[in-house]
Amino acid sequence: MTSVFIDGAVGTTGLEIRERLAGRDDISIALLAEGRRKDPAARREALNDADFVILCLPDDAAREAVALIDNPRTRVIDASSAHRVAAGWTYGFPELPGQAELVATAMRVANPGCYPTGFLALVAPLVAAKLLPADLPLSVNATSGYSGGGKAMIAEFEAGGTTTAFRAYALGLAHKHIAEMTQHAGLVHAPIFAPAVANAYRGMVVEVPLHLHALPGRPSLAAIEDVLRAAFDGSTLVSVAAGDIGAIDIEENAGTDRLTLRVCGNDAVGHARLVATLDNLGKGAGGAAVQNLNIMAGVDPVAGLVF
Ligand SMILES: NC(=O)C1=CN([C@@H]2O[C@H](COP(=O)(O)OP(=O)(O)OC[C@H]3O[C@@H](n4cnc5c(N)ncnc54)[C@H](OP(=O)(O)O)[C@@H]3O)[C@@H](O)[C@H]2O)C=CC1
Ligand SMILES: CC(=O)N[C@@H](CCC(=O)OP(=O)(O)O)C(=O)O
Repeated sequence: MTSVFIDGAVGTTGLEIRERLAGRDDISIALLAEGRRKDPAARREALNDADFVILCLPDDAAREAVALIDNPRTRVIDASSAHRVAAGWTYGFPELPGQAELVATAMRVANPGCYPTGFLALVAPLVAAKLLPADLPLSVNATSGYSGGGKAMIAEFEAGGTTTAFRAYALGLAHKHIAEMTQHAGLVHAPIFAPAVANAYRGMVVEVPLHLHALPGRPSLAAIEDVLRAAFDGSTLVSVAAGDIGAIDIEENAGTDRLTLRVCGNDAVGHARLVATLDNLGKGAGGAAVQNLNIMAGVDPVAGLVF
């Protein structure tokens, strides 16, 4: 039996992870009672008792949790953005080349951000295959369900704090996900990241527009799609669907741990739209954490996941 302590277990991501682990007979979940869940002494004890801890906390609390671990045995999966480009941490995106092997033996795994999960799946294989030069200036436009902002944003949207249908944000172009997108895609320049939140609970569309004329060899849509298909061949959670589709809904993969990629566009005009859909709480957070836990524990990588 593998013991797993979830720090932040009553938050949005924590609850999603608990749902995915419920009923597993290979895992015992440790939780702190309501009155003790923010008590550093109680957390220290729980963090050091467990085989695995999953941090579903704001960044500062995640850093604090890691500092409270004083044994060499407890393995950590951090869902926050505290350690995604930090030395000594493995980036928990097992579908990227070589990452599954690294995750399997890692002591410290940083779960990818929800937006970077879509962006990296679309872009990293194309940079690796040199279809996109590493120094290409890229943009990423994305829309998330409001659960992406955790309990505070859920309350804002559900308790009447806002009635907006769509809100563009991070207009200062310094969103915390930019560093991991740049680093893990192997890009020289940070992409312009234009996120938005929609009045839908969960789900996400992440899009990267491309001018095909600006690329070496002026690749076709089919050539780009071929590279993505080869990169995710055999993957259970990540798939490439046909791009000749009229519209894509934010709900496409809501409630699942799937990530769907499409190469849409117009070959004659020379414009492409690379589009990813996922659930910010699925492959974007809780699903990815459970997938990484499975890989680290050496069990079926997709046990407990919805696909
Ligand atoms: N929501 C999403 O789609 C995604 C979230 N993430 C990341 O996952 C992490 C958790 O996010 P999310 O679940 O949305 O956030 P929530 O705000 O919904 O939950 C965070 C939880 O952490 C608790 N908490 C805060 N400080 C402490 C502390 N010092 N000790 C113990 N518990 C503490 C909060 O307590 P209280 O209930 O009292 O507020 C809350 O229950 C964040 O880093 C987020 O960026 C990553 C990918 C996607
Ligand atoms: C809609 C919304 O506000 N989304 C969050 C991202 C949620 C997420 O991915 O959390 P991490 O930062 O831990 O990756 C944001 O843009 O900050």
